[in-house]
Amino acid sequence: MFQILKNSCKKRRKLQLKFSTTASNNKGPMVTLNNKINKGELYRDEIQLKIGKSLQRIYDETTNYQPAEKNLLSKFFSSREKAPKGLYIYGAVGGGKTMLMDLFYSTCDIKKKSRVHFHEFMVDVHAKIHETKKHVVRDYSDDKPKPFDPIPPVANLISANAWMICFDEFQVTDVADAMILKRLFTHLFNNGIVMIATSNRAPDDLYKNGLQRSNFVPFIQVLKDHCEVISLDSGIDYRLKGLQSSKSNYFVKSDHKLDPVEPIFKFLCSKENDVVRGRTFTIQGRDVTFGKACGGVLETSFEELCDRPLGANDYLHLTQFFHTIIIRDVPQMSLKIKSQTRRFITLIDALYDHRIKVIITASIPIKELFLTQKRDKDNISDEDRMLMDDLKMGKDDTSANIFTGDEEIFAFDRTVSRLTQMQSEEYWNKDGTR
Ligand SMILES: Nc1ncnc2c1ncn2[C@@H]1O[C@H](COP(=O)(O)OP(=O)(O)OP(=O)(O)O)[C@@H](O)[C@H]1O
Repeated sequence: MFQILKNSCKKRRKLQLKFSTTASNNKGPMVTLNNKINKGELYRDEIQLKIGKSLQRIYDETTNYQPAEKNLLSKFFSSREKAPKGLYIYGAVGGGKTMLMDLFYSTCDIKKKSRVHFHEFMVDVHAKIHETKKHVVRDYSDDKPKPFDPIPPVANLISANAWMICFDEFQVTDVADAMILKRLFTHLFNNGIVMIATSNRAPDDLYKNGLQRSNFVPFIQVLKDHCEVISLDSGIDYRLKGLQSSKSNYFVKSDHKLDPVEPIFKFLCSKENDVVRGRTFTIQGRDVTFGKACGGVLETSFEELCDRPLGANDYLHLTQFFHTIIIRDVPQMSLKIKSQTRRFITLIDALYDHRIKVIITASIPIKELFLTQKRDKDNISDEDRMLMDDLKMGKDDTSANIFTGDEEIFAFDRTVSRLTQMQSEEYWNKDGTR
């Protein structure tokens, strides 16, 4: 464990000294993919090669593509160039969806491109909507305020920044997101963006059983109209296949052994230019406090992270300040503690996506972290019952996913797969955000 920590610290220092970015002179994702296979960096996978061809098509079709400028003249005179179809890759965990999308992203020579985790993107969309509404000058000419739709200006802001947008982990679990996606993406596509996305869900399964799903369903067609849809399901989880056997940063606690984490925390702190202290972050006007940190190292617990009303935005905030996070006392999770479980999944997604190093103490091994038992109608928590009352739902409405926990059960596999990879030496030695 200490050797891995030392290597990782050395690597980080080296990277801090290296400011230059590497220029790419590839001729597209297929060349890069084949090179990596020939060099033995990647296993040959026929389904991945098929997706490589679709990515190559997008690469070729976007080489001379420019979305029409959004100005008054173009509104009247431009014959808008049709945007190339994007790509929506879906499939089981660890199949290589993100790897392929990132390979495309690093190969394509487009200035206005962005690659973002879908969670983060939606957090930003809601912030932009909030901001846009604040600055709107209401028209009271008829004595009544005219309705204001913040979606078009927000879409314009996004597409002005990037027209090639790569989304990792496209998933819809939030009713507030579900209700705006169709209008938002219709505007984005009208503005000429090209989208590539990875997801664990087929488009038809997005927001499955979600509240007010009928309002969401039209978005699926918009997605299909603008993206080729391909399944990547080779049945291989490359995270598990490529793993070395260094299962050393996930500790199952036992009462009679010494605390394994304290010496690791001390070692990590010795590399930081700071003292051990509490930290308070102000996130969207709220103070979020953590008891013990030192420079880029946070020592915290499941309770501190998941037993409080924190969300994706808070976890993303942490990734900006800490390169290593120690999470103590992770219990076995189940739908009985659904809110905490959901937060833990969101937390691990954020930490994985930003390559944050994670050390965990838990009461059970990784594979047993989640108890997958479908909740039955007669076993609804007080919290859900109150929500049902607020939403005026009857007992028979419990098929909606917030009550059966379908989304969580599905996400358990991803979290277990990610946590397993997060122990590997390869993960520890790579630095920075993805
Ligand atoms: N053909 C391959 N050969 C070797 N390693 C691979 C191959 N494809 C993917 N990997 C590696 O497997 C790991 C998981 O891949 P990736 O993150 O792209 O999977 P994913 O399908 O996006 O998973 P998830 O749905 O959990 O996000 C990565 O470390 C990636 O580099």
